[in-house]
Amino acid sequence: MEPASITTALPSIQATPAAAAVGGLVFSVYFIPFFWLLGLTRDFFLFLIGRPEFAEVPGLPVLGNLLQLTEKKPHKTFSNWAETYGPIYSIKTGSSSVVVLNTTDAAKEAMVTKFASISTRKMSKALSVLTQDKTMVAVSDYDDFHKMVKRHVLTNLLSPSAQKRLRSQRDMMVDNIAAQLLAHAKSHPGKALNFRKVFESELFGLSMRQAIGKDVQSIYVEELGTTVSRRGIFKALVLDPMDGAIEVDWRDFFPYLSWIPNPSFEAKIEQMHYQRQAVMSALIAEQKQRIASGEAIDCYVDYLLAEGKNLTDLQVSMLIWETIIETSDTTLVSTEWAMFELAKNPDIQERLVCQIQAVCGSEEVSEQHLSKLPYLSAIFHETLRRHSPVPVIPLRHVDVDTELGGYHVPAGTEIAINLYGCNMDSKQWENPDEWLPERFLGGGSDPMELHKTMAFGSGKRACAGALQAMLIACTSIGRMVQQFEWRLKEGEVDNVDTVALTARKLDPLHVIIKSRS
Ligand code: HEM
Repeated sequence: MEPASITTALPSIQATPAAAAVGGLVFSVYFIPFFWLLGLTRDFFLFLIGRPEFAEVPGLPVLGNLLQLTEKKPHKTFSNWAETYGPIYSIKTGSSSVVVLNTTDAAKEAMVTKFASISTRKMSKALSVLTQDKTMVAVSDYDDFHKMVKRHVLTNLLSPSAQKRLRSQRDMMVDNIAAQLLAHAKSHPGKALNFRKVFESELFGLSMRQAIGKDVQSIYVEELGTTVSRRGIFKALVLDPMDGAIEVDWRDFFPYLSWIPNPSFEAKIEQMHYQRQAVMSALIAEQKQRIASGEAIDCYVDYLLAEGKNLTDLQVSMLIWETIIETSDTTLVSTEWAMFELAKNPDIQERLVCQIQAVCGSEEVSEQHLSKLPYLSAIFHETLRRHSPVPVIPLRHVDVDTELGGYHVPAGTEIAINLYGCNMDSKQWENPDEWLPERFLGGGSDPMELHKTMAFGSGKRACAGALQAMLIACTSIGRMVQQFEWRLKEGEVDNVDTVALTARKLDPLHVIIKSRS
């Protein structure tokens, strides 16, 4: 039978159940052998050219593997599957096929060598709203907009020369943290301190000073008809969008059902976006007034309003907000895990103190000492490896048929790069579960080299803020250990669960600190 006649016959065959049964039979008789043969021929062809097929993780019809991924920690499930199905396998999330990469080689191939075929992203419904259709450096497609806005953020904030220019702001942050810790150690000796409360607040202050020139304590937001406190600003700009980014809308997995409304989900995400936008507009309006009054500050909003003349108000707002959320989250995640590990491992803490004493003497640890403190650098990198702050890179989309790890990957597939899996791969790292900074010592590698693990990604889209993250985390860790003895609060040692898009500690770190002086 000619294919054309079957397609034209199908609508009438499917009109009644009986006809559907007949249609099913016709389908089975003619098509199953056809597809079977096609599949066999394809397998045979792939076999002939030596291309293996992906292992597929078994799942349910229609849903695929969705029910196995309900916990919001897919990186651990991905790594468990890698033990059974190998480092590269495919899963089904509803109607999408996702190829999961769990080794550094495969991840690098996707991010570097094959970048041109895997450079875009399909956004979930929540991310489309929260990123305003990719109006951010980090999630924009690799196009002219991306190149322009990346140039802006590097020039004003993240390049080595910009970081040099902004150093006094980071120094101020570290001084503030040390002063608060000292006040706590003096006034509450032996009493547990909520480390996150101090560090998170200071980091957010730094992000605001860099972005809009001021650590705003409260602001009247006309669109909300109320004054929003500093904590409220932090919630609207950082905490809520972080939660929103991992909100799951079942329609993401079944695009053919996207015409069905999901009002509670839509209202929740739209509300988050509305509040963030309202707060950002108020913050930017205040800075525009300052600029109009002739007062200039060295910060991103002044730069963008002057240099980004072709950007819309929404784009300026999104780009400034992006730097606030990026500065405020992942650096906290990695510093908090580093302090957890140091407080848990007194011998490693002592070894770091000895190196700091030898290098800094009576001076306070600061950025100019970092290149002479390889053990501090090793602690930073081992923390990034063991507690990958971004465990899975947001899914990339395969735009044209490509090959990864020797496997054929058809266009339309999505790629999940499990950075956690790469950093915990036992073929690459001995005893990967153990936190052992020593593994990053020796070998003559540059202590300032940022890409010793896959934590910052790789290739053209590797983290643009890696230098800033390293400078803040390493100087803070060095200074905090130089001035205080750290130990975990009782019961804290097992508090290792994580939550959210980044690998935030589920419970804030609680420590007992004692001044060394
Ligand atoms: C320990 C801290 C951090 C970690 C582990 C981290 C991790 C990452 C990773 C894995 C990517 C790549 C995503 C991809 O391939 O799609 C990325 C991209 C990016 N990060 Fe970070 N990041 C950190 C801190 C920061 C900071 C402090 C900033 C800036 C304020 C920042 C700004 C960016 C930007 C702008 C991109 C997008 C680069 C591009 O697409 O060209 N990051 N980050």
